[in-house]
Amino acid sequence: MIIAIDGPAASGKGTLARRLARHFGLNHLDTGLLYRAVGQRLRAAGLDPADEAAAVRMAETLDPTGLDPEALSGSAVGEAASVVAAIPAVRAALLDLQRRFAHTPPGAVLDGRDIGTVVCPDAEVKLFVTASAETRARRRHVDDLRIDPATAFETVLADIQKRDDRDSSREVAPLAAAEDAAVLDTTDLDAEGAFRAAVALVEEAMALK
Ligand SMILES: Nc1ncnc2c1ncn2[C@@H]1O[C@H](COP(=O)(O)OP(=O)(O)O)[C@@H](O)[C@H]1O
Ligand SMILES: Nc1ccn([C@@H]2O[C@H](COP(=O)(O)OP(=O)(O)O)[C@@H](O)[C@H]2O)c(=O)n1
Repeated sequence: MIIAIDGPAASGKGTLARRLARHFGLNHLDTGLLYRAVGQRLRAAGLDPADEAAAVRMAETLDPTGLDPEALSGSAVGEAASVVAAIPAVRAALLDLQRRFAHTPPGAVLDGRDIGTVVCPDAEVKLFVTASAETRARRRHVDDLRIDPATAFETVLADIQKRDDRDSSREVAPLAAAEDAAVLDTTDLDAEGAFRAAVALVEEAMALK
């Protein structure tokens, strides 16, 4: 079984994907980490994330094993990830490994922006997880305060809105719900409520197969 989870920044898709994978005994891939790793490699090399040739080189030579979510968290890396993610050749370089992961037994939960639309259009279950920008910024602010206690809420909200705009308006694989995705709005749900709602949606989708 393949479960595709897409949604905007800090909607809770990663938290949900991890729990669903555990619950259903599937592998899990946070595809945002791949783009974050490419962005981070460029930053570490002192290069501009918009440098297409360098970004493609980094994507083609990326070792996807053992990526450290902690080291790749933070809004600066998220911003660089969103810039490299708008480069079609970067997306193409990362496509095969995501598909191979998805189709490795016993199946997988993948979360990102284009899983239901591009990476796994044939996924048995597709969820589009969302929440209001203010709610998402509040959640991400809690995360960011652990990295930098001086982080202002307004900065986090502005970063999230900028990234949403770029991710939704790019020409290749823009952030969008697949036509056959179930939309799960977590604005008024805590992580436990979102998980329970998602399990119900997965079971409903599987019962119809
Ligand atoms: N339904 C929820 N309600 C409240 N907080 C949540 C919920 N889902 C996730 N979180 C918290 O919000 C933050 C962002 O969640 P995360 O799963 O990393 O989002 P995404 O993968 O969409 O960026 C994390 O601190 C997480 O613990
Ligand atoms: N499948 C994916 C996953 C991430 N991305 C890009 O990578 C960036 C970082 O993704 P992420 O999932 O780690 O971001 P958060 O939602 O955790 O903030 C996003 O803003 C997208 O630009 C993408 O384009 N396609």
